Amino acid sequence: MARPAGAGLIAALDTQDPAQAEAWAGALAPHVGLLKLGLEFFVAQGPAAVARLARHRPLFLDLKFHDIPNTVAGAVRSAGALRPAMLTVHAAGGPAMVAAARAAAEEFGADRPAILAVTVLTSMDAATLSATGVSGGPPQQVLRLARLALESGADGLVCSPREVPLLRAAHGPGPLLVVPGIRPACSAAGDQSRTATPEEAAKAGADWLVVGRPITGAPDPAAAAAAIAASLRR
Ligand SMILES: O=C(O)c1cc(=O)[nH]c(=O)n1[C@@H]1O[C@H](COP(=O)(O)O)[C@@H](O)[C@H]1O
Repeated sequence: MARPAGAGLIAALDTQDPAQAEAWAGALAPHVGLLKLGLEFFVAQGPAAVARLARHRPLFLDLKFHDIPNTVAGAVRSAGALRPAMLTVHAAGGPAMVAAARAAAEEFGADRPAILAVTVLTSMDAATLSATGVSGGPPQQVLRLARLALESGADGLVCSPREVPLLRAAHGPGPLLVVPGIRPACSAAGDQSRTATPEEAAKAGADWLVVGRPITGAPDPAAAAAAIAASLRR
């Protein structure tokens, strides 16, 4: 999928309800580059419902695979059949797992899905990360996982806006950086810890901003998406 000029917007359609997802997709399509569907929708509605939403915009299918390499390769083959533009795996699954995901994606040819490696979830702060046994804070762990993932064939990374400058300094403009944890001023953080505004994330060098509740929870989701998209063009 072509890189946006500046930062592009991805709307996360986190719902179990196909009618709600369809309504959001129709209303948001003019304002976003991709639509993201994750586990909530996929588990409730399955592949056919996901495929139907691709009529509106290209899809980012965010299922965050994390398993043994052979299983992840099979899952990428299954998910790739829906022809999403992007798929996620957890970088913490290790080099062989990321490489297996990339090899399976290659089977779809030139317009294969991009494999994005999730580094440290944006909901985690230093204390939460340390509780999982990882020493050093999120920046060090994001850099460690980013190197592992990119050396193993990931096309890009999912990271918080806070790590974008570090990743650009370490890896240059090449890797696709897809960035959730976006909160326009006055939006509730909710369960997100490592956040920034859309303008800050774009200025830091993010390629795509993933925004869910600040759009879908707004009284007028299309207007909220349009406002964020306009702020990225300024
Ligand atoms: O892989 C993701 O997209 C992801 C990774 C991450 O570290 N943090 C994160 O929030 N996400 C996803 O990005 C979206 C953020 O949604 P909001 O917090 O509602 O804006 C959700 O669909 C999450 O599943």
